[in-house]
Amino acid sequence: MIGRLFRAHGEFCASHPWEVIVALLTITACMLTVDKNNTLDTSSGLGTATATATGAAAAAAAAGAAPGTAIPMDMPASASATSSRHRPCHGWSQSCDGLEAEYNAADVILMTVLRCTAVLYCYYQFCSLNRMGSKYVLGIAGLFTFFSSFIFTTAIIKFLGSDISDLKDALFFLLLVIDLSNSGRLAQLALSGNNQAEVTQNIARGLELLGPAITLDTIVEVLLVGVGTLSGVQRLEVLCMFAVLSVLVNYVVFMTFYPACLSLIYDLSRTGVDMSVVREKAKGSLLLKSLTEEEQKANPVLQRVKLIMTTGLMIVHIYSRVVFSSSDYDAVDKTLSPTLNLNVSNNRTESGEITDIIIKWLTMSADHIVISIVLIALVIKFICFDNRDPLPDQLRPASTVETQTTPMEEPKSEAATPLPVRAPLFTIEEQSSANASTQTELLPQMRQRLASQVSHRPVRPVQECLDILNSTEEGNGPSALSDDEIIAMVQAGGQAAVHCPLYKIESVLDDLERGVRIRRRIIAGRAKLATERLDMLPYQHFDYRRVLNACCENVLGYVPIPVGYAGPLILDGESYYVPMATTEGALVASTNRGCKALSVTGVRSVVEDVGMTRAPCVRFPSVARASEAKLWIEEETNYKLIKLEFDSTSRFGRLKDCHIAMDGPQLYIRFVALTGDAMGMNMVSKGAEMALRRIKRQFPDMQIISLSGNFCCDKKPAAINWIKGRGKRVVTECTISAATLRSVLKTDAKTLVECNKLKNMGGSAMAGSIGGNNAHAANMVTAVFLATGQDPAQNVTSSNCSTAMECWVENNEDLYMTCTMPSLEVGTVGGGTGLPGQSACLEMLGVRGAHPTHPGDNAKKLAQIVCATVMAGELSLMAALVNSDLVKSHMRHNRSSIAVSSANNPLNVTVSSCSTIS
Ligand SMILES: CC(C)(COP(=O)([O-])OP(=O)([O-])OC[C@H]1O[C@@H](n2cnc3c(N)ncnc32)[C@H](O)[C@@H]1OP(=O)([O-])[O-])[C@@H](O)C(=O)NCCC(=O)NCCSC(=O)C[C@@](C)(O)CC(=O)[O-]
Ligand SMILES: NC(=O)C1=CN([C@@H]2O[C@H](COP(=O)(O)OP(=O)(O)OC[C@H]3O[C@@H](n4cnc5c(N)ncnc54)[C@H](OP(=O)(O)O)[C@@H]3O)[C@@H](O)[C@H]2O)C=CC1
Repeated sequence: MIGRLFRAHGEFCASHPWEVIVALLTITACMLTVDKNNTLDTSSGLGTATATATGAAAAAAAAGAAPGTAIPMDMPASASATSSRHRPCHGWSQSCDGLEAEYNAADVILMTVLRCTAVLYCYYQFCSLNRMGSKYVLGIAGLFTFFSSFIFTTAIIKFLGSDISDLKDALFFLLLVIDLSNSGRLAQLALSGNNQAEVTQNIARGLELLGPAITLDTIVEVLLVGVGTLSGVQRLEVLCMFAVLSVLVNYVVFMTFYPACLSLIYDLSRTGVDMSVVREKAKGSLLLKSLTEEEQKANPVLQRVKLIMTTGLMIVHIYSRVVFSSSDYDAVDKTLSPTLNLNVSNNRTESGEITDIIIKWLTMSADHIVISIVLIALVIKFICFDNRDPLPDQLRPASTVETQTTPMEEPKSEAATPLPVRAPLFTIEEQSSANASTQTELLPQMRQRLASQVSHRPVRPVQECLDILNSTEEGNGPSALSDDEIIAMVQAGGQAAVHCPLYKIESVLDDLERGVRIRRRIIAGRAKLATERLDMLPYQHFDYRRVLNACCENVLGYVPIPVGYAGPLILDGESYYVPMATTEGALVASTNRGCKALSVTGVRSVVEDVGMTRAPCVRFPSVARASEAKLWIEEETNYKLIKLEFDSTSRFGRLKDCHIAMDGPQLYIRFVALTGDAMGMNMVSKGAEMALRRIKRQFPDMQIISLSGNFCCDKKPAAINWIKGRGKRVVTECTISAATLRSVLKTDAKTLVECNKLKNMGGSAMAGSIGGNNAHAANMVTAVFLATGQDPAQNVTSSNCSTAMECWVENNEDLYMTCTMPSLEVGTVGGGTGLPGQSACLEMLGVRGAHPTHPGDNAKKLAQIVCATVMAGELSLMAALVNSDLVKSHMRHNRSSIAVSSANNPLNVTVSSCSTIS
């Protein structure tokens, strides 16, 4: 409830920053300009000086007023103010007369110690915060808090009529009460917002978390320090009054002016400074972590103690100030009135006052010298010795810094960071949250440490290792064995190899990455390769759970392939950015150019789910028996029986057709099935197996030669797929204007049509190609297949494509183009589609996983995208060919001076450059 109030307040301050700032500044200006003389005169005149005096007590309470110089409340303020013996006496060099001399030496020493303590404390806070957060944030927090508190304290002191020497005392108290860690937290929280709304919410959240605790702290501090004002010792009372004043000013500034200013920083940074680096730093800082944790609640025991203290102190104050007000009136008055009376406007002229002020500030007394020395020493220490992390480092992008720190070093440096002395709210929680945040990283680290411990042990006998491996007792198991011991078991053969075969090592160890690491060592050894030779094959940071029993066996690592994009590709009114994994430079560039040309009018497409096929080869004792079986299967009721069996194997696989070819006594039964969003080879194979069982029940003399009889036909060039289709059949069409042909492709329709006829039709016919009357469909098919986790070997059938070009009948200048691909074998579930990178690429196209309502629609959409991408690549390459750009572009994009070293030229042959050829 209280938190919500603070949140609302914080939200108000952050969303109305200018109003809050202007209001506070107006009040400050009023305080600075108010005529104290009149106020006091009026007050005294009215005989209500008590109220004014009480309020004024804070200021300077006769910083120089001698003890015991009680001034009656009804005494005119000016009267006392003019008394020279009440002038404050600072510094050892100054002579003090009258009563001041009695306490002068002690006073000076006390004040010097106090000031030095304040400076040292302030320095310590800076250093602690500096280690925990960004210097930038620290700067903002520190400067704003000090500066604003200073301004407001000055205003109040001026308002209360104190003189400038009192301000010096008040300022040092200010240093002692300011807690920079809270300001730092709020600044970091505010700066971690990415937009104004987030900044406002963050500030509100910050005040919700910090507000109640800070308020309670402030009340306790005020009441506690306020007790000093009842001490009867005049100097102590005055100092305590300063402290109370400082605490209150600091609180008001923190709750109003500071959040308002923070919320403005984002606004201002949009037009000026780039805050992204600061934001990143703020997000990652330790201070922020301590604040954003939901469970960060103040210690309830501490809270209760504070509440009890507050109540107790309240009673003390009421008791002292109200109950005994009449009897002790003088004592209280003693504390409050001299301050006011001493310092309210006197008879001095304005110019005299200014001169006086300047002289006071410039006078270098002994205590000034001490404090100046301390200050200079600390500044030098901070700049030269503490500040090893220079500002450019601070502003360097977070990622750069991160790469320089090893994961093992990071927690060490965090752990080594001493917590600030005055961090009352989050100290315990900070540590626990830091622990919690590293929990996830701890497991691999612990494993590593454990592994490094066991790795230093000499290798134990194989039998002992086997026992440890198979033992279920705590402390045993694979993690108790070193890598060398595992390798020894694998190499030992016999019983050990049965328990720990190399190809199952990940499962045996129950640590996939460790399994891969050990396998690499063993294979490097067996292949007589230095282990470093495998270093370039990455294996770490890969989710092998998605590989195991799904994508690959005997894993040694993974081969990264660059992924580019082509697009936007406008297809059936929608825009796509197509991911392409390839190592052929110029391919993506070419496809991208094609997309640009096609997307002016956009590509239209039609798709048909032909179905995935599996065609077992079965043999009968005679041709007659084979023929009988063929007729039986083709008969409708029998087909339904077979379909029933087939369909029972999957929720999505549905037998669609059965196409039978006879060759002697052999039958090739081509089962065609719809397979939803899966490419479907496993599904259709599973169904075909079940269907064969049903046929065999009818024809027990049938011999199953092979589940795959190559009539399917999978992963081999075959006319059947070209003719009857396999997977998805897609046809795309597009009309490209003459202007686009000219500007994007630097050619015209007639040239392209001519080339397409002679190359893609005539040339392919001459080559005896089936399904190959295209320029390079396999290029785009394979690149998209690799990026989206398709079976790469199915590029053989999937690349069947007929590219056709005509001059557009209506004007004979535009180009009408189609691509027909009858056998695109694609899926969005199963196989490699579930691997992280591949599924991200499918996500880019909006077709990841199973379609939520219409199983199969995602796979069909992917097929359409593949065909349209092929069309883009076809168009661009054809244009490059007619322009004789092919070699030129490949020399530019496809032959790196790093990959192909010119230094290695044993034949010393000079070759013609691209430009010389053309
Ligand atoms: C899978 C096997 C090898 C099992 O074969 P299995 O005989 O049951 O296995 P085993 O446990 O008896 O082990 C025999 C050996 O296989 C190896 N082996 C066994 N398991 C593993 C493993 N996990 N990782 C690595 N190696 C393994 C290993 O070398 C082992 O020897 P050991 O080391 O134990 O003395 C066998 O059933 C097989 O070869 N199946 C064929 C799978 C295949 O070739 N798939 C290709 C895809 S199909 C396709 O895409 C094209 C298609 C089919 O459509 C084309 C067409 O139309 O024909
Ligand atoms: N076996 C072979 O002869 C060959 C295998 N392959 C390999 O086969 C793999 C692909 O086989 P494939 O059958 O496509 O995939 P899977 O073997 O992964 O089968 C697809 C799985 O996804 C489930 N599923 C969930 N939602 C859907 C949905 N909306 N549509 C379709 N299925 C869904 C299916 O359920 P349910 O269990 O109900 O069917 C099935 O279990 C590839 O790795 C490929 O390389 C390649 C060539 C030949």
